[in-house]
Amino acid sequence: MKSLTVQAGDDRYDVLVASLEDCRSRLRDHARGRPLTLVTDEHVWSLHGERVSAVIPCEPLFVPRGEDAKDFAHLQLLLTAFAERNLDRSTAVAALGGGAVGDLTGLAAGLFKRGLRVVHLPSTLLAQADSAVGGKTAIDFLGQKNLVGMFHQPALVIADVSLLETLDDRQLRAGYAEIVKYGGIGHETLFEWLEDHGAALLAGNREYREEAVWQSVAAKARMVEADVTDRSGVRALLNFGHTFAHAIESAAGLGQVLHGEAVSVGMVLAMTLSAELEFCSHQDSARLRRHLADSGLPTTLAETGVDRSQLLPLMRTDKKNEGAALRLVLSRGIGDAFLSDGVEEATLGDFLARAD
Ligand SMILES: NC(=O)c1ccc[n+]([C@@H]2O[C@H](COP(=O)([O-])OP(=O)(O)OC[C@H]3O[C@@H](n4cnc5c(N)ncnc54)[C@H](O)[C@@H]3O)[C@@H](O)[C@H]2O)c1
Ligand SMILES: O=C(O)C(=O)C[C@@H](O)[C@H](O)[C@H](O)COP(=O)(O)O
Ligand SMILES: [Zn+2]
Repeated sequence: MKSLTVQAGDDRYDVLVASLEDCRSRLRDHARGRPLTLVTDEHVWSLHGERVSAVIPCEPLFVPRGEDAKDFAHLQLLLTAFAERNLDRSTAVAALGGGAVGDLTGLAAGLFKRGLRVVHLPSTLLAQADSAVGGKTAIDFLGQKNLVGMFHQPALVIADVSLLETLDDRQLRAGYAEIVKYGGIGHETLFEWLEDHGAALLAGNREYREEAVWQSVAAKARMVEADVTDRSGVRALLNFGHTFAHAIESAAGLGQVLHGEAVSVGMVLAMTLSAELEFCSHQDSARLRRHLADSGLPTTLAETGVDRSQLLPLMRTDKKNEGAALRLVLSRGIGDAFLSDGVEEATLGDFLARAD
C-alpha cells in the first residue's frame, strides 16, 4: 500500500493507492456502523458492486454514466436521496466511478447540510490519477463545463488499480492524457518515464499503472496544498490544455469528446501556440504530440469534428479569465508550464483558424 496525506488548508486526508480489501477498516471508520451511501452508475456497479459490498455494506444510488450525470437534475436527485436517508455529518457518502460521478457526488456532499464527508473510490484511470484528489467538484450548466461547483475536499481517497481491468480502451487512454499532463507541466522525468513505459501501462501492466497514478497524485497534492482554492496561479497549471479542452467538449456537445481526449488535443494546441510564440522549442512541441499520438490519443482539432469558429467565444468564458484578458497555460518546454495573460484574442483567433 502507498499512502500520502494531503493538507489542503484546514482539510487533511489520506490518498491510498491500495486494494479495497486492504482498506476495509478505513472505510468502516467512515461508515460508522451504517451501510455506506455510495453513488455510482449501473455499469460500474454491475462490474464491481459485489466486491465493494463484500468490503463494506453499501446502499447504492445510481446516476447515468459519464458526463450526463453532471447536471442539476442529478444533483437534486442525490440531495433528495440524502435527505430521505437523513444522512448526517458524522457519516460519509462514497463515490464509486469516474470523474463525473466524483464531481457530482462531491458537489452534493459539499452542499448537503453544508458539508457531508465524501470518500472517493475512483474507478477510471483519470479519476485515480487526477479528479479524486484536490476537492474540485462541479456540474455542467448552460452547455459549459463545470460552470457550477465548489471546493469540497474528500475525507479519504482509495485508488485500487485492479478496478481498471474492466475499463474500456477509449476511457483508459483518455485518463492517460491527464497523466501525461503531469509530466508536461512540471516533471520532465515523469514524461520520459511515460515515453518508456506508457505503452506497457496502457496494455495492462499493474505495477506501471500504480506508479503513474502515484506520481500524478503526488504531483497534484503538492500543487493543491500550495493553492487550495485556485487563487495564486500554482493550481492553475493543472489546467494545461484545459482552456482549449473545455471549449472543445462544449462545442462537440458535452459527453461526445471525452474529457481526456479533449485535454490531449488541448495540450497539443497549447504547446504548438507556445512554440509559435517562441516560448518553447518546436522539438518539445512535436515530442508531446508524438507521445500522445503514439498512445492512441487524438492530437488535432480535425479529429474532434468540432466547428472551430465556436471555440474562441467558449474560451472567453473560462474560469481562469479575469476581465478581458484570456488566461492560458503555456509552456517553456516539457515539464515547464506557466500561466499567461499575454496572448491577444486576435492572435488566438488566427491560431485557432489554421491549427491542424
Ligand atoms: N474534479 C477534478 O479535479 C477533475 C479532474 C479531471 C476531470 N474531471 C472531470 O471528470 C470527468 C471525466 O471523468 P472520467 O474520465 O473518469 O470519465 P467519466 O466519469 O465521464 O465516465 C467514466 C465511464 O467509464 C465507465 N467506468 C468507470 N469505471 C469503470 C470501470 N472500472 N470499468 C468499466 N467501466 C468503467 C463509467 O460507467 C462511465 O461510462 C469530466 O467530467 C471531467 O470534467 C474532474
Ligand atoms: O484540480 C484542478 O485544479 C484541475 O484543474 C484538474 C483538471 O484536470 C480538471 O479537469 C478540473 O475539473 C478542471 O477544473 P476547472 O476549474 O477548469 O473547471
Ligand atoms: Zn482535466
